[in-house]
Amino acid sequence: ISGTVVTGSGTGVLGDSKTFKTFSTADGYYLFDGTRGNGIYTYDGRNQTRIPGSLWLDADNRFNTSYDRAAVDAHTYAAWTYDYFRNVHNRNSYDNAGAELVSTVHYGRSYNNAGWTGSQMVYGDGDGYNFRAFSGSLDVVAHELTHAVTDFTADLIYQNESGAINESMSDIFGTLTEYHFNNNPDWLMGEDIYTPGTPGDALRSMADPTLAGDPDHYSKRYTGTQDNGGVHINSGIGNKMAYLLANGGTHYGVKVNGVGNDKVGKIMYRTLTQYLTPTSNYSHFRASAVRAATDLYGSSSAEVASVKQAFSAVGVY
Ligand SMILES: O=C(O)[C@H](CCc1ccccc1)CC1(C(=O)N[C@@H](Cc2c[nH]c3ccccc23)C(=O)O)CCCC1
Ligand SMILES: [Ca+2]
Ligand SMILES: [Ca+2]
Ligand SMILES: [Zn+2]
Repeated sequence: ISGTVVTGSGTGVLGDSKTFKTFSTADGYYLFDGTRGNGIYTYDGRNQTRIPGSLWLDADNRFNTSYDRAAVDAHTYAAWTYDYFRNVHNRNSYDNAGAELVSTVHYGRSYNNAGWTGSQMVYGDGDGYNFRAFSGSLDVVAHELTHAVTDFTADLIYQNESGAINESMSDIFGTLTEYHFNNNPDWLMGEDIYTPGTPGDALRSMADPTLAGDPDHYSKRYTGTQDNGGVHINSGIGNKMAYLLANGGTHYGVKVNGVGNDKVGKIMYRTLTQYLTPTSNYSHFRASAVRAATDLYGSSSAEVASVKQAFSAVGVY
């Protein structure tokens, strides 16, 4: 279809106003952003599980109904996450070749989850008690898109320790994206969509994974079979490491000198894209991060020392 790129406006899941790129055609305005890579496309799942559903079409380029909100945020936050990887890491979409970013909102009926299907993002509406619409949280959108980056780079197998590192990388870049846009940033995951009736809690805490019952030290790792061998549980070890590497602190008696968010982003991005492999475990994660930091800052740098301290603090050697 022929048309022109224009700017739409709307209301997000949290009731906040935002603008985003839309496509003006004879049919109306589509949630298609033709200014980033090969395009950002947001679809309406119509509370079914057939994906992608129908490309979102609006009559007046104003997206202010309650049904519009999940689409506004999925579309906007996909663009922001594209910009984060493009501007900060010089990566053009998840395949570094401008791959289309496709999202489906209103996926399923009161679906209490989100995900990367291997080719697109899907976002449930939540049940309104445990969760609200999952695209309403920038860290969640960036988490999902990071799975796509991981699949095209390290391709960490989604189970056991490699799966936990996969998960941790998504939480790390979810959080770094949130800080990059200064979007009420924190080291919590999903705080904007978790238990709407309870302020201040979150799905996970990277600063203190034990708040969600997840381990903050390798000696406390889960070794069972639930959750694909604890991928969302043992991610706490990598998450705590990253939190300490960014902010510093003393953990189980080990002092870590923080290096700041930007250097964590550079070290973790190089680790993910240059050194991790599908079968990497936590020990290989340490070795890979040390190599990445050495490449970036030199073997005798404070940054390399901090990486070693951070992994030692969570019991990984
Ligand atoms: O991307 C992911 O890792 C999660 C999707 C995982 C998934 C994998 C394969 C098939 C279906 C779902 C989605 C998110 C997640 O961490 N989900 C966790 C926690 C969770 C969300 N909703 C739940 C409902 C019940 C239990 C746990 C959950 C999970 O699936 O475990 C990421 C950010 C927020 C939602
Ligand atoms: Ca409208
Ligand atoms: Ca957060
Ligand atoms: Zn994930």
